[in-house]
Amino acid sequence: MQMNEPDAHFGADADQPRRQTGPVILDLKNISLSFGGVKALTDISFDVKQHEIRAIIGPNGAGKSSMLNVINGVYRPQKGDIIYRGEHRKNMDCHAAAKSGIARTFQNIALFKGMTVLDNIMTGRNLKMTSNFLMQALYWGPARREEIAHRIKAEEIIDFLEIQAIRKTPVGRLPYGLQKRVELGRALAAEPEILLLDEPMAGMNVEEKQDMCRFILDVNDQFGTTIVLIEHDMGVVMDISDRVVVLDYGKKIGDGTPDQIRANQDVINAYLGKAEC
Ligand SMILES: Nc1ncnc2c1ncn2[C@@H]1O[C@H](COP(=O)(O)OP(=O)(O)OP(=O)(O)O)[C@@H](O)[C@H]1O
Repeated sequence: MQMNEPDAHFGADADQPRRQTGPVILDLKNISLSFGGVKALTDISFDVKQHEIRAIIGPNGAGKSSMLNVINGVYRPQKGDIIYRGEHRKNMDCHAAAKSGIARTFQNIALFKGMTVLDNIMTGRNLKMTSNFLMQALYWGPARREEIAHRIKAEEIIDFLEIQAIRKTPVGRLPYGLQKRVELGRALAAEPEILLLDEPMAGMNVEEKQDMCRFILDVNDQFGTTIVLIEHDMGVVMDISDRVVVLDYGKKIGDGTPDQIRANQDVINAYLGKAEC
């Protein structure tokens, strides 16, 4: 990873103050996670404030994805505490995390490739559905009304992400940048309070990155969604984040505003001589 930033500008206005954030919504305290002998995370603490855009950066293998997996309950840390909305949630599983408003996108796109854009986004509504399987199968009364309400919500997200023209297209036929946008749409369909984005810009050209940045900023601004994002592109990270936490070999080596991170000698030292992370 290079600490110098590319010329492209990713949407936040450098002269304006960054967004107004609220109280701490997610507090990670002394998190340690090992896989056998591999220490993925060692004694990591940081918090996330309501309405914040919080970035996690670090070289390959630093523990970034493991950290997201801890937050959304896929991995249970051996040590540490997770406090979400004031409640201790160390044993929260991924279903409970999703139910309580934590949604996630993945480093490698995880969509149903044979299904349309609309149907993929509808799968993001699953946790919101209250009618049971039999009612849905019979498309009976309340189930029908509920399905219509969910479709309206899915269509709103499609409009928001400007993907109306491809709403009936199978996802597998779309270019990579649009698939990433659909994956964002599916996560938004759950109406999350915290959105975890794992490398949302990976593999995109500059134009696609600018579009994705604009959507991330709009999600944060219009829906008030708190965003935790892993991203390798330093231009993007420094442009849109309120605060950045830096991991290296599973340890935290920096935490602060983009300006503080740029000036952090440990961070600079960790990245010196590394062209890519
Ligand atoms: N399920 C797993 N089983 C065993 N080891 C794992 C597992 N998940 C992660 N690790 C190990 O934990 C460490 C941190 O991996 P992680 O994927 O969290 O890093 P990362 O910073 O997200 O890397 P990248 O930028 O390459 O995605 C690595 O050494 C990795 O090999």
